[in-house]
Amino acid sequence: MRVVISIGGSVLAPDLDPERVEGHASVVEALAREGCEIGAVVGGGGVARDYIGAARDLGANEVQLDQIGIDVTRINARLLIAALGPQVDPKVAHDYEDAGDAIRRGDISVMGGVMPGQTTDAVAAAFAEYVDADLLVYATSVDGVFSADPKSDPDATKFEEMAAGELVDVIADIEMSAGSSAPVDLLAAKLIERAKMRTIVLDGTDPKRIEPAVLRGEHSGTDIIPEGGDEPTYWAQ
Ligand SMILES: Nc1ncnc2c1ncn2[C@@H]1O[C@H](COP(=O)(O)OP(=O)(O)O)[C@@H](O)[C@H]1O
Ligand SMILES: O=c1ccn([C@@H]2O[C@H](COP(=O)(O)OP(=O)(O)O)[C@@H](O)[C@H]2O)c(=O)[nH]1
Repeated sequence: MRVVISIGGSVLAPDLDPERVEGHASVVEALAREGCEIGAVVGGGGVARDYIGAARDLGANEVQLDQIGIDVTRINARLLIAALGPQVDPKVAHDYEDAGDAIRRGDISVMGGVMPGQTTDAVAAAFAEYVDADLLVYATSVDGVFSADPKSDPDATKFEEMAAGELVDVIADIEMSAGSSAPVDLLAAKLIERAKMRTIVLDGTDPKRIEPAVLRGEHSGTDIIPEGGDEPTYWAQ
């Protein structure tokens, strides 16, 4: 089974904690031991938002802010690489071809951001499509996709499952400036819809939740059901 895991900066690096990064690396390694081929995409987290906030005050434009965000995601990717064993490609992949080559060699490949105007959510979706992944997992700071932002709307309800097209509709209303927060960004939602990619959005603050989700489909987040896609297959079944 080939899986791309997007580890949001909010769960990997809300601050700099080597133990937290180690926890995520252990789960990636455990999945690799189960025979999964893995691509990981790492977000920018609190450090990216601090840099983006400071540069915005200094007058940087949104593209410049995105470039700062990309640099920080790549530093976070280096952190995850540092915590992974010899099976990881030591280079942060800057494009999908390099990442795909690493996976075909049998390495774990780690990416950060690639270009302004999007977030690492879209990188993960494009990476998953490029390598024909069986599953795309978003490990984020909230346990799935809600009808509205659960942090600001107490009446927001969680989707246990939703069609990719519905995901696009929910996400379309969320503001998109450098450093903004969404469980999955709009471009990612469109790519998931286009690729008919089986996708899970779950709370990855405890990385141990990722393993049963990948191996057995067991999680309490949101399943994004591809319209016209294949039935889900799980490695352990
Ligand atoms: N419809 C929604 N469903 C779930 N979360 C939402 C929604 N709209 C906004 N959010 C916010 O998106 C945040 C997830 O984004 P973020 O913290 O940036 O994660 P990541 O680091 O994984 O990119 C949540 O904390 C939540 O407040
Ligand atoms: O391909 C990319 C990836 C990231 N970013 C920028 O880097 C920031 C941090 O990345 P991301 O939002 O994925 O991090 P997370 O929300 O997971 O902390 C984003 O808000 C964008 O400003 C970008 O411009 N292009």
